[in-house]
Amino acid sequence: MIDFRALADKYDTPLYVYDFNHITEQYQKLKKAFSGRKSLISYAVKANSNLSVVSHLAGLGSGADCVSIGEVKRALMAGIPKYQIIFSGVGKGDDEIEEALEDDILLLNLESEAEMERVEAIAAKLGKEARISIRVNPNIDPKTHPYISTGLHENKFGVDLETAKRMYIYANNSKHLDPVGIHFHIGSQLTELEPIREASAIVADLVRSLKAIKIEIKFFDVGGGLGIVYDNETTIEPYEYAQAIFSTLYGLDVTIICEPGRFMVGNCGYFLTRVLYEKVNEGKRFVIVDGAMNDLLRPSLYNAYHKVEVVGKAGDESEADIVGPVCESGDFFAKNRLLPPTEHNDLVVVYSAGAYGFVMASNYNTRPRPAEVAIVDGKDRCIRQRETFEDLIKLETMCL
Ligand SMILES: Cc1ncc(COP(=O)(O)O)c(C=O)c1O
Ligand SMILES: N[C@@H](CCCC[NH3+])C(=O)O
Repeated sequence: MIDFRALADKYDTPLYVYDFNHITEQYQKLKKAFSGRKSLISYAVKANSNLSVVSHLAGLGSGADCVSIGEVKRALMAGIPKYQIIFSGVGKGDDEIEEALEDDILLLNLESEAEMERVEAIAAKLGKEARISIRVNPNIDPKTHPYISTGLHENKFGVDLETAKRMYIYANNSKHLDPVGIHFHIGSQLTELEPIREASAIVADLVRSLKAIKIEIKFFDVGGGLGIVYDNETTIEPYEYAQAIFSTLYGLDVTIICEPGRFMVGNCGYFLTRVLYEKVNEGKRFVIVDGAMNDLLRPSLYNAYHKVEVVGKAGDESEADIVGPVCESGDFFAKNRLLPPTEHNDLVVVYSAGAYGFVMASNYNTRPRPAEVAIVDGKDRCIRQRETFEDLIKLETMCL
């Protein structure tokens, strides 16, 4: 049991808290599910890129899936071996490609023919052969929130099957490209297995057709996307997930790469915020807290549900919205929830805040971003200090 009150007293609020032992359990559950085949779990750094989080996963043997050279640098700094790092994303800049090639990471995951031309030219300039994978867009509906769906042709990600095949043939004939991997990622917060199985089957067929023309794919990257429980959803069991993928891979000797972000850290994180005031507007009850959408954006951006709890409070519950001090009507953590009466300084815990929480925080309204704390074997450690007003303005100059 985490003593949220003690942490709020010690570090103040708003605050992010991560249970590192829970992260270990998540990693081991997934790794075990893939046992029996060669596999690499490459944690999607974007979900929570705190150096301590990434280094904790590095210690467990995890690789990293990165979407910017900044994330690649974080992964390296946190101790992830270079041959376990993948760099994905639709818009890598020349500088980023060059640095990734110099770092000699495992794979650059390409998302267009135009990008492949740039990678080839930059590899030629450096006198290198770039190890690449190609992200295939299998046109499968992942049945998740449209903002986090990525595997349909209407989404900007990856290339269609025909284009992918053309790219593999081109890359295979290039001195500066080594097409060793294939990749798909159909969306995030996936709770149904069938779309993943279908996508995997389509991509595995492509791998078999490449094998027939002597293009050998060694890395079969199934992306991330495993959903977690925010409310009471039924989600995917790691074992069944792995079995569904295995069932599509007959005749193939590949290393499976899996890039979970949310699954690894989502339920391991908590956002703590304190009640400032309560008010009622014509019967509508609001609990105003010191955290806001700039700290945790998911409810505002996706209308995402996060479980909330007022610590140690009971009493006659009534419906209320929990809202922050930012001047936007969309600044809320919960709507129409049954809550006990609250008072100034009561502590509210927002659950499942470990993924896409702090990383999506901003300084909107000149609000310093919260501190982050890790709990390891029952002991707390600050892993990022709370920002100060001085931190926020330090890159600005007054020109008059
Ligand atoms: C290419 C890629 N890999 C992995 C992930 C991680 O996704 P999730 O946090 O849903 O596991 C994402 C984000 O959706 C992604 O775009
Ligand atoms: N930021 C999203 C997920 C994006 C996945 C990244 N490709 C969320 O909070 O759910």
